[in-house]
Amino acid sequence: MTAPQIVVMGVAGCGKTSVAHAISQITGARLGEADELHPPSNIDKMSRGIPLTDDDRGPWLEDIARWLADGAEAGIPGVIACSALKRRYRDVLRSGGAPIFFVHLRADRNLIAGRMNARTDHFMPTSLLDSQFSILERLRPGEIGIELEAVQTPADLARAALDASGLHTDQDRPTFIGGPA
Ligand SMILES: Nc1ncnc2c1ncn2[C@@H]1O[C@H](COP(=O)(O)OP(=O)(O)O)[C@@H](O)[C@H]1O
Ligand SMILES: O=C(O)[C@H](O)[C@@H](O)[C@H](O)[C@H](O)COP(=O)(O)O
Repeated sequence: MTAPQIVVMGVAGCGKTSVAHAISQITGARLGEADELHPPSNIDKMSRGIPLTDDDRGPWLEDIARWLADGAEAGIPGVIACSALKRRYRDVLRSGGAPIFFVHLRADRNLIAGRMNARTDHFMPTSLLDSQFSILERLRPGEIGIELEAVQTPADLARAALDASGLHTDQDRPTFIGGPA
């Protein structure tokens, strides 16, 4: 059985981790955090306020594609928070063969900067937000997913994402049923 996978995407601070966590809470899906798959060199670079390059992101994206494909093949539904800012990055994530539904959380730059400034326990400086927005490519026709304005609570956004995905949860069995897989 191929299990569906959700990638919650968007610029730093848009709420990916919070919404992915809420989706996992509702569905029981395996929760992933792409930041934890970055090599230390990438974390070090971002911590120093230097944007990552495509080359920096290459092996990291391959690792995330593997995480998604392994879950899909093992029949384990998953949800992972991953910036996935460019179309070609999302192509790498899809290349592993996992059926992926993308949830793009969009919000005004000032709103996100405010949230990032209030966050004290994170390596990502707010100064990198402009570079994140400058390379961001929205989902294009043919890409399976949805854009959501990231202004509701994470729980409401999670429910909206699940409604849009066609993935449902069985209240008695907290796992995805149905969906595009
Ligand atoms: N929908 C939301 N409404 C209000 N605050 C939020 C929302 N989503 C996230 N936050 C807060 O904004 C900050 C960034 O959220 P986070 O989930 O870490 O984003 P990301 O994973 O995209 O960097 C956190 O302090 C979080 O508590
Ligand atoms: O591709 C990138 O430039 C990074 O993955 C970046 O987009 C990511 O957002 C950071 O790792 C910060 O982590 P948060 O997204 O959790 O703020």
